[in-house]
Amino acid sequence: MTLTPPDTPPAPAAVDDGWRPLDAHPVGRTIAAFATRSFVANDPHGDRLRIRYEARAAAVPHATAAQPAELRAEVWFGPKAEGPPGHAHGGSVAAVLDEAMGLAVWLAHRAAVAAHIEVDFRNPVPLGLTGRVETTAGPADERKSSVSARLVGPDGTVYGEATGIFVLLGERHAGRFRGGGA
Ligand SMILES: CCCCCCCCCCCC(=O)SCCNC(=O)CCNC(=O)[C@H](O)C(C)(C)COP(=O)(O)OP(=O)(O)OC[C@H]1O[C@@H](n2cnc3c(N)ncnc32)[C@H](O)[C@@H]1OP(=O)(O)O
Repeated sequence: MTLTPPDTPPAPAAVDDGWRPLDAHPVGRTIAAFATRSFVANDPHGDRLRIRYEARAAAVPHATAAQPAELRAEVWFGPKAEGPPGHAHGGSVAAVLDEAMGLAVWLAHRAAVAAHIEVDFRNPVPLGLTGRVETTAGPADERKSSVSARLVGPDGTVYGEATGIFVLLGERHAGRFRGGGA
């Protein structure tokens, strides 16, 4: 017995859009190692924020890294991310967007830190939301890159939008952003 009528067209093959877990990318693997300490990503099973990053080869011609990639993420805002009753704290939304922008610059160019960010909170984020974070790294000069990110719900609602200037780390920063903690 078959459950498929003979005139049913075959299901379309799944489209591989190139997105892979962050640690499947050579640079992403290095970055993912920071996840155990990152303010945003350090508790993947916790009640505050859970985030899963993905990368794919970049289409952008301005990328300067050896294997430039784009970054996106899926993020869950848990009960301990609360700000206004029943909704996520703005700092949690800003932190998610900040980290995603930093990682986007890192993958498109090289390691960088935020010098300036702006965040627009477009809609309150209900606790329990699983949204996606989209990022777009801009072109870099020798010292910095522009970048943007947004948080979008499953129904297309835009919850937050951010832009940033990230300073690319170089020799002049040697030692400033290494180690610490632990
Ligand atoms: C999986 C989990 C992973 C986990 C891994 C997570 C990694 C991602 C982390 C997320 C991102 C962060 O939150 S990072 C943490 C927050 N950020 C920080 O702590 C940075 C603190 N600030 C600093 O240390 C410094 O101010 C720097 C490094 C940002 C810049 O100092 P500098 O290196 O001396 O650079 P400077 O000459 O001043 O500026 C370089 C160029 O940038 C421009 N510039 C500098 N500051 C600004 C500014 N506020 N707004 C606009 N533009 C600016 C300058 O005009 C100049 O442009 P031109 O003249 O060349 O045109």
